Amino acid sequence: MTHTSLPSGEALPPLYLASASPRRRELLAQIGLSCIQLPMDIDETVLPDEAPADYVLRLAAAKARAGWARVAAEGLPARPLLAADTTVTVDGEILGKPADAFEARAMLQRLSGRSHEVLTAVAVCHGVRVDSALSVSRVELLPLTAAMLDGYIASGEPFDKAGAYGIQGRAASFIAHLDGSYSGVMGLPLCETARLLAMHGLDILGSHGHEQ
Ligand SMILES: Cc1cn([C@H]2C[C@H](O)[C@@H](COP(=O)(O)OP(=O)(O)OP(=O)(O)O)O2)c(=O)[nH]c1=O
Repeated sequence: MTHTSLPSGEALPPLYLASASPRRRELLAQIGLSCIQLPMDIDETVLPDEAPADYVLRLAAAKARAGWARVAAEGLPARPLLAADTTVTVDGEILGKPADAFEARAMLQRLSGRSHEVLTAVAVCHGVRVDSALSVSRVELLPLTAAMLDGYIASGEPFDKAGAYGIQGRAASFIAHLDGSYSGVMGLPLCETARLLAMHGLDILGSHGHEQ
């Protein structure tokens, strides 16, 4: 396998990100990676009795495979492709993105004053091979008053986010505790992502897995 690493600080060539998410693009930029976004519209229906971890792993792999099919169909240059899926789970139930303010309020009331888990699966595809990793974080929210719920929903932040909140925005003011990966909660766990990319020959720091 050819390893690509430019420890001198030069930019690595962009990889493909099978996602419409601006957060995922920003997180990649945080570790020095640029990307070409290829949004994938896949069926996100939960299968009967599907466990949350199986669900996010299945969706991340499906987005990666669909993305790779597009790379191949359009004859784009072969480079690693990344995809991810994030969900919030509480009492074994999966909370996706709220459809409206009513649903956002119900989700936030459900999460208020207790802890829940945020699961993000990331998948890397480079040809036929798809490798995945799972990040699980525990997040505890303060008890949310009616005024806090009103203010947060009015901000518009809940709407495109699993569980109806974003750790990177105003919700930070009511997140009491995080045990896990901040980037994973935000939508792309960077440590796992770097490890998967290294397995596909893209060494971000030019030293991944080696003593320096
Ligand atoms: C819990 C949480 C979720 N989110 C976001 C991350 C994901 O973008 C979104 C969950 O939806 P996803 O279906 O994982 O992703 P997406 O539809 O936004 O993008 P794509 O499928 O094109 O990759 O929730 C935050 O931004 N902050 C948070 O704290």
